[in-house]
Amino acid sequence: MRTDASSTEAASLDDRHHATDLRERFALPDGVVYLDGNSLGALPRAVPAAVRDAVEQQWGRDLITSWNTHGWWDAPARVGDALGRIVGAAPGQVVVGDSTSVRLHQVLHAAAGLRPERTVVLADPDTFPTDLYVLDGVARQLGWTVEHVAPDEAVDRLRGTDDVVAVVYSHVDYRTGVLWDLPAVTRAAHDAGALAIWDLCHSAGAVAVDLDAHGVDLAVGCGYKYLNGGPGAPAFIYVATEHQAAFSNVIPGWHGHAQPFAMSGEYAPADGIDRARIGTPPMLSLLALEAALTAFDGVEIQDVRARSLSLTGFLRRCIDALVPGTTYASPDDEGRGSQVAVRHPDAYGVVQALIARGVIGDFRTPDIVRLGVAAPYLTHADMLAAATELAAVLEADEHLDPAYSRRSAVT
Ligand SMILES: Cc1ncc(COP(=O)(O)O)c(C=O)c1O
Ligand SMILES: Nc1c(O)cccc1C(=O)C[C@H](N)C(=O)O
Repeated sequence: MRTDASSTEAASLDDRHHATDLRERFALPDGVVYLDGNSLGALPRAVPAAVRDAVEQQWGRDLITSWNTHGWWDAPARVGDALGRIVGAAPGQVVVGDSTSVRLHQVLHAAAGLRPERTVVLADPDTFPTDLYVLDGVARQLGWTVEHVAPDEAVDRLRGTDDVVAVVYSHVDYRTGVLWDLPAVTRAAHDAGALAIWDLCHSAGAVAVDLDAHGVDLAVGCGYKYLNGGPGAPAFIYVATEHQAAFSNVIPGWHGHAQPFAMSGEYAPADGIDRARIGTPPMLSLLALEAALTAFDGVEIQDVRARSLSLTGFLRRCIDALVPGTTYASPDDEGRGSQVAVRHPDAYGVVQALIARGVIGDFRTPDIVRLGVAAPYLTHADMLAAATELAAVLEADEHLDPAYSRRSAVT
């Protein structure tokens, strides 16, 4: 691939995908190709003004009355409905607040209540560690057995069983970027009388999840990756309507009470998704997330996904042409989420050298250069630029700089 030829291709692909180019809705620094939106999404332009208003007018001027006058009390469910549109959930099934880890704890305990006679849970041993930690903790509390089964082996494992409470899988693998077959695994779980629980951290805002259409039972996800809610953005929980009446909240706080201001000493769960609420939500972050979600206004997630596939496919073609012999952890077909994961023995040094050149990705142990592609704010030209810088790093051995031999604490 000659670079001028690929710039022509980049321009023509950017033209073709013009309708989903939402870059103007984001504030990104000049001279940076940001490929870490699968860890912390970029800043949507709508957020600073919304946060300023929340701080100066709502908090500063209207004080406590804002719980009513600015809809603070209803915000978790209101923002949940907005987020639900992006993950294919009809209104009234998603509520926002707390962290993914806390939300996982809730859905696992709720699953125990929905399948009380069963004791086995299937989980992916390679999933993001917090999911394993939470699951192991809950399993210890409930006397469950956690069986490590890769998502692509779950359908076989489930066949003919009657002891599985639930499968607990991440929709997209955080390291390899593999997009697991949510519809097939969900179906197999149901055929075995089990529940399907999905962690959508790496798919919400990036791929079409279609929770309702596939009959997913329970799901969780974070607000700070492809949803761009900002550092520490609140997470979300999805409880399918059919399970809400029997959903038991393991952390029954007063915001999930049927009559919170009755101040009763006895807990009575609210109807509907509100019963998944716990305590006071982080209102500034919640309002930041609400503003961030407007970056998806007027676009369908299927179109974002089409753009993402085009971008990641082109990035891979550029890397193949400029760095022949590259090996990948991510699939080269539609079985990938929204990232390209390159394997390299000095992956940490490669990532640091790329950052020094303005291409921000991240390293994931043991050997992954993780290039996250948040489609709304990236272009095919960015993909070519990233591949070009990768080739330059490797050609000049910049990744072997001794400064990169000590790994930093974060990312
Ligand atoms: C799949 C997955 N689950 C959970 C988390 C994080 O959970 P929490 O938001 O509680 O830190 C992450 C990333 O940090 C993740 O990638
Ligand atoms: N949540 C994070 C954090 O609190 C600090 C640093 C990174 C993160 C991440 O989101 C990491 C991310 N889940 C990953 O897939 O690696």
